[in-house]
Amino acid sequence: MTDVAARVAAGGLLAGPVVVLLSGGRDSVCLLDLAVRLAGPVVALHVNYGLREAAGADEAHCRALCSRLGVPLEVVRAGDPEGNVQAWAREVRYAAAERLEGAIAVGHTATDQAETVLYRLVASPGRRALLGMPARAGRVIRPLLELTRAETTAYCEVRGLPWREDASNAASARGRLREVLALHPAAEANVARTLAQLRDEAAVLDALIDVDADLTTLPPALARLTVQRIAEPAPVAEHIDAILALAARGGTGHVDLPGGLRVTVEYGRARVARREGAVAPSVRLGVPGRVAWGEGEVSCEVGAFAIADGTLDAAALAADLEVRPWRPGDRMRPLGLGGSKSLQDLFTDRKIPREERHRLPVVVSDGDIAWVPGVATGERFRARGDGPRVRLTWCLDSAADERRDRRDPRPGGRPPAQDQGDG
Ligand SMILES: Nc1ncnc2c1ncn2[C@@H]1O[C@H](COP(=O)(O)OP(=O)(O)OP(=O)(O)O)[C@@H](O)[C@H]1O
Repeated sequence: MTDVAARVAAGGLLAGPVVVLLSGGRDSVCLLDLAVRLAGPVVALHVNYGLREAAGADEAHCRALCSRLGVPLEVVRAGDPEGNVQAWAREVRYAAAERLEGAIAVGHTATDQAETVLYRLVASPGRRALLGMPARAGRVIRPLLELTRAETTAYCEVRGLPWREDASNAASARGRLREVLALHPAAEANVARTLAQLRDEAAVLDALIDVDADLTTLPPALARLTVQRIAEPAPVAEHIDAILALAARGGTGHVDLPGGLRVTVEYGRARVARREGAVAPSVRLGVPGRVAWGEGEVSCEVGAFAIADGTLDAAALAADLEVRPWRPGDRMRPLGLGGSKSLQDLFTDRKIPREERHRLPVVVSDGDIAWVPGVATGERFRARGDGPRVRLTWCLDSAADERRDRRDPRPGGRPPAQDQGDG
């Protein structure tokens, strides 16, 4: 076994049935070959977004490769892009993969990880942004996260596996980030080591948080983390300094957050609540996932990893949404089905494995199920024409998931109890 294959095997992620998301690029080509060698059964999924001129050639490449490796390939043709094209593309491929059996493997490498962290460093404040992509988040696995792009390239060359180059990468932000990484020969390894340290430290710090503490008595680092915990899953990072300044001044005051939330500070203690008259729905978490919300078309993601999002009719939604785990007996009227159906049957139709079902957030509006990510949208909540919309994004938070898994090593984490989505 080559060194690369031995290292990936040692990671233990490539075992059992796997759906490989195959773009045709070197990383996912390398991943597919390793999956064939180490896991099984393997199926590949390629999404033809039809956006680049080379899309047809990419698809043909994936078809030829899969037939050479003896891997069944599913090709999905995407419709017209909506909103942020990257987020839309990601949603399309995960939604397609969710319908297939097995772990969903993507080809992110240590190089992608380093690029992601560098990008987040400049694009969004807060330490969560710097924790990087997790090796496992729900059904999604990243078996190549410890390999550099140089290593996946060498692997493909040695194994005689052709790949497709994405010419648009060089000119993109990604291309520029690559130039930054090229400044140091051990860039990816250094970022990976820093990430591992940050995650360990984050776990220690998280254990120190007391949401009832007087913020003015805490060291600044702990005060910031406390505010973050109190406001989660609201996007609070940009507002923490204002909240702490308010606490330091004493007395009472408030800071408004996007999504209709308000952080009130009273004698050093912060609380978060829905702003009176705010139109955006509030959400409470009931599963080990996160839902973020926005007003109108503004979408807002919280957590390390956006897994699915849905756009619903704001006029049909209650001002307060309950987000809870699935309960036996739950029924809904899914879009396009013309009748009511049990969630259990919908899970079976969508091939959602039993152990994953309790992880899915069920979004309930006035007693009616409005949305279950990756499963269904309620008929009456369908976003219409140009009416007001609410966009919900379900994100897994790597840090929270890892903590939870440490507390409860059972597959799938702890059962759906009164979890309020810790951070
Ligand atoms: N069109 C697609 N169809 C299926 N999966 C895809 C597609 N595009 C990307 N992916 C998956 O998402 C991962 C990350 O996407 P990204 O855009 O970083 O990859 P890429 O540069 O196009 O290709 P690669 O990572 O394979 O070299 C890929 O490794 C692959 O697993």
